[in-house]
This record gives sequence, C-alpha cells and structure tokens, in this order.
Amino acid sequence: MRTAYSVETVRAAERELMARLPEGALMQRAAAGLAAACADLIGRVYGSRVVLLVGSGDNGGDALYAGARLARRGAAVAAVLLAPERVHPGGLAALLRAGGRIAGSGTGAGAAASAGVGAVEEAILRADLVVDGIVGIGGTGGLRPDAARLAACVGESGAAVVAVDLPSGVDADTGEVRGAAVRADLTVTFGTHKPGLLIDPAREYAGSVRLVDIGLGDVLPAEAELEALQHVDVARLLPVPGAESDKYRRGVVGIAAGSARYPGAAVLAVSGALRGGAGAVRYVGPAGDAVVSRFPETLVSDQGPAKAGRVQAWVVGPGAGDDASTVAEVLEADVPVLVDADGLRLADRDAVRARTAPTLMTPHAGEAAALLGVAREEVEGARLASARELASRYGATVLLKGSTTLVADAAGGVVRVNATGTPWLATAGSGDVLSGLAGSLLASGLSALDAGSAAAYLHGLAGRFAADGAPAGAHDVAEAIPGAWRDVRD
Ligand SMILES: NC(=O)C1=CN([C@@H]2O[C@H](COP(=O)(O)OP(=O)(O)OC[C@H]3O[C@@H](n4cnc5c(N)ncnc54)[C@H](OP(=O)(O)O)[C@@H]3O)[C@@H](O)[C@H]2O)[C@@H](O)CC1
Ligand SMILES: [K+]
Repeated sequence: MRTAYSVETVRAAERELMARLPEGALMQRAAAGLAAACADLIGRVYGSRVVLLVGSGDNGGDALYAGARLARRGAAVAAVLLAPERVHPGGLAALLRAGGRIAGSGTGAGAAASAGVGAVEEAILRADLVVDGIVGIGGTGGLRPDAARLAACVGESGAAVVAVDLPSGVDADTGEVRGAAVRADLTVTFGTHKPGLLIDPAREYAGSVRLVDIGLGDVLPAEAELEALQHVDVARLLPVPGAESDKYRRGVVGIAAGSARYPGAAVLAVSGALRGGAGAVRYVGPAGDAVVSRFPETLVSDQGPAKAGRVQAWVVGPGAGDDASTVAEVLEADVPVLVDADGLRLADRDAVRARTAPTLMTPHAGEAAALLGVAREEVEGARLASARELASRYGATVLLKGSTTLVADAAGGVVRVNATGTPWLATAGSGDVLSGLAGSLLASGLSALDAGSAAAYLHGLAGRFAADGAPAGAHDVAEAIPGAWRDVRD
C-alpha cells in the first residue's frame, strides 16, 4: 500500500521526530537522499552544470545542502536565491564551502528580481540539472510572480528537473495547481507521499516520485489521508471461490442497463460483470436479446428489477436513457447498488440518501460536475474535494473516474486513489465495463470502497494490457480483465 499524509499530519510527525534528534538531522537525511537521487538521474555528476532554485524556507535549505554534496563530487553548482536576505544560512554556507556559487551576481545579491535575471535564465537554459527548492509543504496559493517566472523558464530548459519534496506551485494536500508550477522529471519526497503527488493534475507535474525515508514512518498515524492499493493489496481483496461455493454463494449481480437506443451499454456492463467474480449475472432491461446472443450464460429476465429474482448487488444506469423508474426501483432494493452514467442523472438524491445498504456512484468529471452544479474544469482541478463533496451530499461512496481515479466514502476517512489507468481507457463503453466489474465485486461481498478501488485497479491494468500502446475498444478491455486478475494474483 502506498500512503499519503496531509501537511498538517506531516508537520506534527516532524515535530515529534525532531524533538528526539540533533538539530538539522532531518534536513541532512533529506539532502543526502536528494543528492543521491539527482546523481542517479543525471548519471555523471563530475563536470555537470547544476542550478538550484532556492526559496527562503527549508525546501530551499534541502536544495542547498544537496547542492553542496553535488559540488563536492565535481559538479558546477549555482544557486538562484529568491530571497537572499532570508535564505537558509547553514545551507548557503555549506554550498559556498563546497565550491558552489550564487547565480546571477558576483556579489551575492539577489538574482531573480534584479539585474541578474538574464544571467539566471541563461544558467537555467544551459543547465544539465535544475533542482527546484522554491517551495515545498510550506507553500500557499499559486506561485508568486518571481517564482512563476522561474518555473516558466525551467519549462523551456532541456535540463533534467528534480523537485524537492513537491513540484513548486502544486498544492500538497489536494493536488490542485493554481497557475504556474514547476514540471519535474523526478520528485524526491521526504518521509511520506503527500496527497498531491498521487492526484492529478499535480501528479503529472511530479514526474516519477522517489520517497526518501527520513524516519517519519515511526511517528505517522496508522490511518493515512490517501492510499493507493498495490498488487498485493488487491490480491487480498479479490474473492476466491471455496470448495463449497455455488453460483449463489459466490453472489449474483443484477445489471439493469441498456435501452433500445443503447443496447451496447448493457452488453458491456455484463461483459465486465462476468469477469468480476460473481457466480452469476442477471440482466433486466430491453437489451436482453443482444446480451444473450453475446453472453449466453447471462440469466435474462423480462420482469423489472423487483421481480427479477434474488441478487446480492445491482448495477443501474449504463445506457439507461431516460428510464427513471428502473433507477428508482433499483434504489429501493436492500442490497448494494452501483449507479453509473444515465443513472446518476436520473437518481433522486433523497432516495439515495435514504438507502441503508451501500451505494456506489461512479461518475466521470463531467457527470460529477453536473451533479455538483459546477463546471467540469472545476472538478478536474479539484478532484479530491469534488469526490468528498459528492459523497457527503449523496451519503454514498463515490468513485470519481479519471487519469487518477478516486474513491471516497460518505463518512470521510481514507480516500483511495488508483493510478493503474491509461489514457487509452478514455474510450466509449469503457465505463460500462468498469461498472459491471465493480458491481460483481460488490455482489461477492466487498465493501463499496474495496469494490470500487479493486475494480478501478483491475480495469486500469486490463486497459494497459488491452491497449499495449495501441487503441483498444471497451470489449478488448473486458477481455483483458482475467489477465489483469491473474497478474495481480501472481
Ligand atoms: N517535514 C519534514 O519532516 C521535513 C521537511 N523538510 C523540508 O522542509 C520543507 C518545508 O519547509 P518550510 O516549512 O520552511 O516551508 P517551504 O516549503 O520551504 O515554504 C516556505 C517558503 O515558501 C514561501 N512561499 C510560500 N508560498 C509561496 C508561493 N506561493 N510562492 C512562492 N513562495 C512561497 C514562503 O515565503 P513567506 O510566506 O515566508 O514570505 C517561505 O519562504 C519541506 O517541503 C521539505 O522540503 C526537510 O528538510 C526535512 C524534513
Ligand atoms: K519544491
């Protein structure tokens, strides 16, 4: 499991740890890990040109101490000081002792806002490596103008870019990016991941992320703010039939989906459900013929959901068109219900809130925006807050689809993030497969949080296998689910 903690939690843990250690010890651990990561990234340190972007906080201090280490190994290291009068004194002294210099000025005066600007930009453009120590977890709001100019210049440089703790300009707690931010090839983060490193859009700015252990793990609380499942975690969640299992004990998932206009959505939801571990898939709706001709193992009913026979979970909504009464009927069932696509628009909020069995809603950003009454961009820019808000308004678990999928429970607590997806998954019908898969896992007894996050994980992996660098259709993704399942299990 990869976990991420908020700034507030990190600060508290840091205080506790610092009280037991000699002054400066944590920063030295951080700087040592940072310098090693920089060296690994550029390969040859001796003779390389390194530019440090140094803010006035400890993030800048980390950059300066790491720069000193690189200078001792023969790199030509220049520091751009955003606020020379408030620079970390010990870090600057260490850099200068090691043979590093201040960029943009021979006198040590400030660079970015002074006559040295041209020289600073030139140094950045000519650098082999830029180390972004402008701001870390102490950042608030968008980057200030001086810092934003530097971030833009870094974007034009061909240098390898390493962000210290976080790419400057991204919000550590939410993953939001307001205005300019540094785009890194590698982010070296200390003690724990921060939520922003795992959630888009910030995640994209971070590049690959390397976690440096500074001993914080011992003092962090057990429950994180955000967690990302890995293969072993998903393997533990996936249902395994026992010797005594029959189809009913393994769970029956009901799919109420599709319409005369969109029969394909029903077929695709069933295709996901058949690969999700339930013992049987029951279908109700107008696309029964299409479903059976493709998947003869489906139990098709021509009655409404209430009379279709027992199920342990329902999926409602994919391709439903305007069939609000089916959605309402499913919401009355006292079993877990997954609501997707048209169902999200048709579901009555009070009816969802009144349910006692779990509800899992699976909107993409556009659907979530419509439910929240905001613009799509607002949801995409603030994914964590949007998922939490929607979950709380509906009293449901919300799986917000996207390049980083989030799953949030109504009661708060840890949010799951999934990053196995691929841009190739943004294809028609892919969401229908996901809802069938997640519904099937709900029917086999997983909680809404577990079913949603395990389904997102498998679905993302299946998307990667199916696409393998080329376009793939939603049915290819469904067919790749067993391979993803085996990959996770092995
Ligand atoms: N946690 C740990 O265990 C450890 C933490 N460590 C390191 O410490 C870092 C945290 O250091 P920190 O607390 O000094 O804050 P930091 O990120 O340097 O930012 C503060 C500075 O940024 C400025 N500033 C703010 N907003 C801005 C903006 N929008 N645009 C531009 N500037 C902005 C702000 O200016 P001010 O508001 O004061 O004028 C202030 O000068 C952490 O990320 C990690 O790298 C490691 O050394 C070891 C262990
Ligand atoms: K930074």
